[in-house]
Amino acid sequence: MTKHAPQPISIFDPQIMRPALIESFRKLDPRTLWRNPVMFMVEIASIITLATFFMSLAGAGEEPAWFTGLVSLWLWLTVIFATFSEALAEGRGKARAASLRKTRTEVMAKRLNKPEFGSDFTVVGANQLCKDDYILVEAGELIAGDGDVFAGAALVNEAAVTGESAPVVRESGGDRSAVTGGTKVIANAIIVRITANPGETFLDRMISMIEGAKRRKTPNEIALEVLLIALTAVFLLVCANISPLSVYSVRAAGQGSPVSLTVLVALFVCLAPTTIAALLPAIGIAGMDRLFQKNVIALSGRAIEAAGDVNVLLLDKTGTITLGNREAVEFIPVGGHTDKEVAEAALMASLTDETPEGRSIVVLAKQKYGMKAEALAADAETVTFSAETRLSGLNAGGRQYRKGASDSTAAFVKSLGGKSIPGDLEAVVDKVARAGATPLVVSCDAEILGVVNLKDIIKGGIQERFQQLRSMGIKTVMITGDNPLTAAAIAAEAQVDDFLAQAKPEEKLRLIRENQAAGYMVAMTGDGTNDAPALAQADVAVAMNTGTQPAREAANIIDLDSNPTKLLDIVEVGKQILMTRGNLTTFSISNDIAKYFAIVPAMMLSVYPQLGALNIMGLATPMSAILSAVIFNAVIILLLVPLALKGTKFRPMPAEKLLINNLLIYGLGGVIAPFVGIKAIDMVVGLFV
Ligand SMILES: Nc1ncnc2c1ncn2[C@@H]1O[C@H](COP(=O)(O)OP(=O)(O)OP(=O)(O)O)[C@@H](O)[C@H]1O
Ligand SMILES: [K+]
Ligand SMILES: [Mg+2]
Repeated sequence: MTKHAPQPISIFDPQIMRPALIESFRKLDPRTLWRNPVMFMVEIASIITLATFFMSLAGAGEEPAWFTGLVSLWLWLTVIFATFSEALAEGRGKARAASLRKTRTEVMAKRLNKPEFGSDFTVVGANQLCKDDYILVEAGELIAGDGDVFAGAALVNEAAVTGESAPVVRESGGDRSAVTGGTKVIANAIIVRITANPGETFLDRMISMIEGAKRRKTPNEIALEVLLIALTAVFLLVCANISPLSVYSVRAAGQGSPVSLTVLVALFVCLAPTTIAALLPAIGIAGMDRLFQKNVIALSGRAIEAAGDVNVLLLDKTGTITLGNREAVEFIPVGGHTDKEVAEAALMASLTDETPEGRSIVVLAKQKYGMKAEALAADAETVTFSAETRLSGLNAGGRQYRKGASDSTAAFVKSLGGKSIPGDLEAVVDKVARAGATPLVVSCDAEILGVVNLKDIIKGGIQERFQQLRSMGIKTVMITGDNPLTAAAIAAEAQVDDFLAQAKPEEKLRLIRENQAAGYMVAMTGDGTNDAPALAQADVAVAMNTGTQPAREAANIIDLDSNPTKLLDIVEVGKQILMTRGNLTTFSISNDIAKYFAIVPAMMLSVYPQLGALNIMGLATPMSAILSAVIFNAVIILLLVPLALKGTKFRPMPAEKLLINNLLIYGLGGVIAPFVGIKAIDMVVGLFV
């Protein structure tokens, strides 16, 4: 596979840094900042201290102007570090979205006046194309919008969207019929039925997702935010009560001065969970960005986080576990018929079959026996393949030609009054199936003639990846419409944990519902239209980019590389996001202990000199202590930005062990770090204060 994809730009690249810096000031606008309530409160605190600073300049402050001014400055920096981390997380995505936009230059389209007539068209701009328009795209032309190939087959270069430079086949019928606007036809011509209105195309969705324009908070994020708001409210109440309490204490003790507004505000900001609140948006955005680097487009943040908790992964067989170009390789006669008879009937049954399987039968009949597709009789009637019937064919010249899954064809033949099923059929079907290939049984009228052997190949290196999933505690289940023997053979070769054969779309759906009802988080990877209902139901729905339009629409994650084991990376990023968030919350909250020791004695020292005993850090002066705590509170955000963006390193290990490790590092670290940090800052600040 040619490796490609978004070239990694470092987040510390000036190309990302500079716009992020500007953006971080723009994000100070209260109309957007209120979405992060804790940081919004810090902004209000900054405004209050700034106003107090101006009042003290005019000689009306409780504290010296320089002190209030410095506190205000560092509170502003606290907010700016928060908006900066978010802007930085968005930076790479924005740069990439801009380059995607560039590829989406104004494309012209040949809109057909009637879908059947490829020569009768009007040239229009891509933005005039609507759903259900038909367009003709010839070699060398860009496809103007998302759609399905309605007729023909072509080689398409999708590099503009996927970064993959090797061209892919896109053809009508089957699971490889979807085309993406902005990609280029390099050989042959196709007629495309447009499936997306302007502004709603895959490229549009991709750009808006990458830019974060449509990013919604995930349920996990909201839950954490509710906790943070509750904590903040408690601290707000505590601080508000300190003021009357201190006035009372001063009166009772007969000495000292009450706590000033500046100090109260400083205390509030230091105790509020600002570290996690500041970095919370960046953690989620950066996670999506890391996935995008792996060529995965997540259309919802919720899906990625759900991936962090996945227990069961369901995979479709053809096109997901196997390469998906099932090809006819052999005609095998049964019941005393000849292979030529089988080939003839199979050819007839495939003449108007638009699926890759059908086309490959026509090709094989031609290669092997030089058979040609003859002009169809006027009364010819196509029986199109469906996942429900598992049968396709043609009624022509008074005869009914069929091919399909063995039980389906057998049932059809019986319904026509067919005598008996040839005795050797079962053995032939079994032999083909046991080799992991798909047997299609061919019939003409009420008689079964033989079997077509459809071969498919398992994607390389898939076994080790399933092994990794297993070690992460994720069960893999293959679901296929194919017969149980073929399914068993492929399942054994690919080493999935379990499989479900002869599954119709509603059975795929049911399996997911059952697993969900049992309390499992279910991921599904698929590519076919018949996978779409199941994809829509799954918690994590990954569609192959090579898949059909309905599959891509039902999914919430799209893998541009169409690699079913990409789920491993998605799970990893999901776990990283959840862990990073948890770790920074632990850190943020355990930080408070040191801040109590820094601020509380400093605040009340003038009233109760014995509180000096609490100054275990030996901070220089009360003002230096308060300033140092405020500075540490701001600087720690900046220091943790790299961790928030890169995510906690993920190592597969048992959940309890992981939890203990993290508690030790971030809990204990969170208690100790500020003692050291505040003391160090105080040693410098104390020189001046
Ligand atoms: N063009 C066709 N004409 C007739 N029968 C077909 C055709 N294509 C497939 N079949 C039969 O229908 C069955 C189910 O179709 P298909 O394999 O597409 O289902 P699926 O659920 O998508 O499974 P998979 O996991 O393999 O993609 C096949 O196993 C085969 O027996
Ligand atoms: K804080
Ligand atoms: Mg399929």
